[in-house]
Amino acid sequence: MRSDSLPTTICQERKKDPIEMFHSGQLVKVCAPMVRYSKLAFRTLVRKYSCDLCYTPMIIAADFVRSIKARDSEFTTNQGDCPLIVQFAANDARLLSDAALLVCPYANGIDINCGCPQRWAMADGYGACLINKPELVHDMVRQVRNRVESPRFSVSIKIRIHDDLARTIDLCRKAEATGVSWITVHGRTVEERHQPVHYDAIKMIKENVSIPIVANGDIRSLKEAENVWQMTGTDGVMVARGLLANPAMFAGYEETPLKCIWDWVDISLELGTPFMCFHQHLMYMMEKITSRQEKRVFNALSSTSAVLDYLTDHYGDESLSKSL
Ligand SMILES: Cc1cc2nc3c(=O)[nH]c(=O)nc-3n(C[C@H](O)[C@H](O)[C@H](O)COP(=O)(O)O)c2cc1C
Repeated sequence: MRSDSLPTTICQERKKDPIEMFHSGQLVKVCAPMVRYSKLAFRTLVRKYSCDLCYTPMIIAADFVRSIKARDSEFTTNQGDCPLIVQFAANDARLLSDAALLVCPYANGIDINCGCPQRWAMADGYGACLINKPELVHDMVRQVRNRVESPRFSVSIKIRIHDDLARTIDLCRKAEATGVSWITVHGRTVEERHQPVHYDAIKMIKENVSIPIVANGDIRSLKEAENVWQMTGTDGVMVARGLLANPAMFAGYEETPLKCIWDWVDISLELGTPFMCFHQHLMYMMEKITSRQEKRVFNALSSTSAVLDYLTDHYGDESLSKSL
């Protein structure tokens, strides 16, 4: 677990309590947990562009507790990285609460992944299979609550919906009674991949609980975020792929501005981002603004210096673009 400055001090920003944010009546804009992508450098970038709350990628709680190596590679943070939620994949209350104790000085809360539909996760008892195990979710939330002293430390869940929405509503009511701080709903069933998001189901869930609900799925612009927020009556929206394509989305940009691309370069170089991650994010961000031919060249680049040369040649001097 690397913490790039102030490892033991709870940062000032952490006073920005996500629970208070959700009760403010304002749209809370959330960057989703994304394996490989929602790491410190990317979180730093989206925060610069009006993102209110960030999640780490999903971390397997058992590995995190067992191995220092896993902790060092899976979780890096710094003083400006807040408010922050650490998402865990877990199927055991004791292990999850051990993991929560390890991260609680550095984060505002933890989230339990109850939505990952991948076969390996479900086979190990993680992810979306938890929407069918409300008692296990209850035990995990209770143990974290009992062992982490701070009442402000949030425990949230991120779910998919059932075919039978009554079951999802039942799950959410039980989670609320257990002390879950808020629930993020990806409005698709476990089987659904590209089908339209069931925003009506998210609205129905919101109408049946009192805790904050965050709507997730297929939101690609600030305008869409505001529409979904209003349509569902929820307290916030969470975005994954829309932010990969355009990290400045929450600030109202329709396409990734050049400034954001150069900000990514600065931030990732400063924080020491591995080349693969640095390059992959740029490929996502430049998807819409490059031709097929340009993509072929850009995607084949294999060093940071080659990428920097390419960007300078095609998008001008960094200092010039910063003034745009
Ligand atoms: C690259 C990638 C990685 C993801 N990793 C996670 C994860 O670690 N935990 C999780 O709960 N969901 C994960 N998801 C799902 C997203 O958080 C989100 O629920 C889903 O993509 C729908 O939102 P979107 O339409 O805004 O992309 C991931 C999605 C993508 C595209």
